[in-house]
Amino acid sequence: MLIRTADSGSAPLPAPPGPRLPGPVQTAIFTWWRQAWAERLREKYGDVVALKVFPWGRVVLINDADHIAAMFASPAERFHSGEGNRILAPVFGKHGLLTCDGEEHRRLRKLMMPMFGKAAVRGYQDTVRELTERDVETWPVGRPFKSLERMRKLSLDIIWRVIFGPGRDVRSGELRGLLERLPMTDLAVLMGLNSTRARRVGPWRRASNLLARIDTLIYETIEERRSAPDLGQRTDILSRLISAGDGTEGLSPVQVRDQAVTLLFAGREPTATALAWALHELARHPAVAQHAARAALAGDSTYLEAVVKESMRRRTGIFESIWTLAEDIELGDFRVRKGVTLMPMIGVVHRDPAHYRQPEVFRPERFLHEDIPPHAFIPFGGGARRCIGAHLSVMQSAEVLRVVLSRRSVTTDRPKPEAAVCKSVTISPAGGARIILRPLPRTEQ
Ligand code: HEM
Repeated sequence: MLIRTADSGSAPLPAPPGPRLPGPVQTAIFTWWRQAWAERLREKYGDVVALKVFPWGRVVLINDADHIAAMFASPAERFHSGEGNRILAPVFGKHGLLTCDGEEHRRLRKLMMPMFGKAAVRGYQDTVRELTERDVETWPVGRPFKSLERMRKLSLDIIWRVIFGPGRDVRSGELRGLLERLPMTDLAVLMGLNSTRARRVGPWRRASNLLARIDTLIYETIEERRSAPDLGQRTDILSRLISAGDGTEGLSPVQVRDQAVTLLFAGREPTATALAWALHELARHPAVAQHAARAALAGDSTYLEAVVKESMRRRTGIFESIWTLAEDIELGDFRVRKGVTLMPMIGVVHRDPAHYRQPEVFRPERFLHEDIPPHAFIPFGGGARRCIGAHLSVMQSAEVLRVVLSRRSVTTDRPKPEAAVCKSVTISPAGGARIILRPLPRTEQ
């Protein structure tokens, strides 16, 4: 067994090995060069590596698919992911799916899973198509632009519609503007928001005031929606959250607010990043781009989904899960103490030659014709905390690619791949995934 509760009777196992650099140096390298460093650490220390990283303190990276699969299969009480993600609590709230643990998490997940199942997500496909068709018409043609910016806007349009439903009023206009202004990719601001003293000065004060106004607007929206005559028929997530119940009582306004904000941010940035990386890769692999364009024109989503998967594998946007240990455990040959934060390194597994032939090559066909073990492809994490938006983001990504590629061909003026940079939660293309779109030749339309 790779993971078990530590046995106090037997001789204690050693702690995992790791670099002896001072904590602040480790924090800086981990923050800015996570991907390259994680792979170097694996070469030097193996599959289980101990670090010291602010704000978590003692951290253990897990670099191989088998240890991670054992972790995902463990009972939910053993790891507290909500505690690991607590840095996000000032914005997401303490009762959001990402930031809570235990019984509250179990109940929320049970209530929310049906809202994000395959069938429910299919109901949003037309919305995704319509919003994308409208947006693509506004994108530049024949000159380079940063596709990440466009994808961030489009992904916000989509997730906004999924959560709040159709219809715009003055309040939702203001709310959206304020949410856009929150510095979600600025780690220093996010971390400072946890301190009441920091919240009185500079950027933390500004963010804090923004949050207060955002909360007022969201609570007003919840209150108004609660008394809407068509509440029971509405398919947007906010209405479903307000009506949700499991025979006892429904969700409190605070719980509804925390889910709405969590889903908005957890849904927007990773999907936008995944789509930008997909366009980045297509622009630099003309043969794959042509194959994908043919699939788009034929309405074949299988190949487009393979493109999405391969790009999530090779350019993993969320590089690690963050789970805090709730008890002492034995992990393989090591003992790890309660309170340590375990990080399954998703991005390292996605490049492991033990599971992927030529992992550095971008080849969507591997997801069609090769036998990839499920536990080696984990862009959405796993176990009790697997991403609730996985179906939505795969459908959205394939649909957006279908709309774009059936209208435009994708290329670039800078064939050299862009570096991957850490932007707080996601790893994004440093140049914003610069591409050039051209009209499709008449013969292909
Ligand atoms: C390409 C897009 C996405 C990627 C790569 C991604 C990745 C992830 C990962 C790695 C986790 C952590 C799992 C763990 O702790 O082991 C996660 C959790 C989560 N994601 Fe996503 N995600 C994406 C899109 C979305 C979307 C569209 C939504 C919402 C509609 C969403 C909502 C969430 C939530 C609420 C959680 C917390 C689940 C829980 O703790 O129970 N994600 N996601």
